[in-house]
Amino acid sequence: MSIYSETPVHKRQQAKIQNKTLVVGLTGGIGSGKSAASDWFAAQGIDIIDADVIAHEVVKKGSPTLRKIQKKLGEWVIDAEGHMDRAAVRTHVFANPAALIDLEAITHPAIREAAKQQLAASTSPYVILSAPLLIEAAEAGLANLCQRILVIDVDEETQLARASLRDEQSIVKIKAIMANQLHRTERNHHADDLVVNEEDLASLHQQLEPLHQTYLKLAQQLKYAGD
Ligand SMILES: CC(C)(COP(=O)(O)OP(=O)(O)OC[C@H]1O[C@@H](n2cnc3c(N)ncnc32)[C@H](O)[C@@H]1O)[C@@H](O)C(=O)NCCC(=O)NCCS
Ligand SMILES: Nc1ncnc2c1ncn2[C@@H]1O[C@H](COP(=O)(O)OP(=O)(O)OP(=O)(O)O)[C@@H](O)[C@H]1O
Repeated sequence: MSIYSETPVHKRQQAKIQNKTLVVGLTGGIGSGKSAASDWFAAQGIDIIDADVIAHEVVKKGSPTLRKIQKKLGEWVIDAEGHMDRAAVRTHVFANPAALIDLEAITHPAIREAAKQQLAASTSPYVILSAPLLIEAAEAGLANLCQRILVIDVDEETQLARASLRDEQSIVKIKAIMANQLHRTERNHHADDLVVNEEDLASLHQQLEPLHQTYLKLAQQLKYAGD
């Protein structure tokens, strides 16, 4: 069961008034193919803002966010070199829902802030904001920055197979992460655009191409709306 309740994704409509750059939220479960999709959009010249990358940056050695985590969870979160001991934190939080809530309450606002800064600096026709918890983490408010949501969907067997092959992570660890992510049926329900990534990469790219054309058109409409 996810710790998240039904989230008010409709709030993302607010982004339409606030922002003239089209922001497409890209989401999907662990191992679904978000990075594979982002790589393709990046190759078309589209700026990618990746919440997973930001999540690593905001807790770098000596950062205020890391200090807050240390204060909340304990000294043990820092390794001998002063970095966050990611494996230890992962094992702890995915086995302790309260600790995960504490961790996310610290990291998510920092991730949102950094994402907003990157959005402001973006120059491409539209922007992809990739985040595994785009829909789940309502308080992180990432969905509210997006006008459109693209979901990459694969079944759980494919998720487990691809994620374990990529990272040599155990099935148990991947399942623990999946338990903190929405079930695909619920995630898919929030999609404006849905891509099924069960076939090869060529098939993924083939499905992304018409979406890219749609986003370019929408971006133009948004840019000139109200002028
Ligand atoms: C728990 C942490 C320390 C584990 O670090 P680790 O290096 O082992 O894993 P990594 O960050 O590469 O993530 C592994 C996979 O889990 C997913 N994931 C990460 N955090 C979460 C989370 N809170 N809930 C569900 N899935 C998550 C990632 O998308 C990725 O698919 C780290 O993931 C973290 O700090 N998470 C909290 C920040 C967060 O919510 N990140 C998601 C981006 S919004
Ligand atoms: N259509 C595909 N065919 C074969 N392999 C694929 C396909 N799509 C993605 N993969 C591979 O599956 C693995 C998971 O994909 P990717 O890293 O893009 O997922 P992700 O959603 O970004 O995962 P995470 O949430 O863990 O960051 C990668 O090794 C990737 O190369």
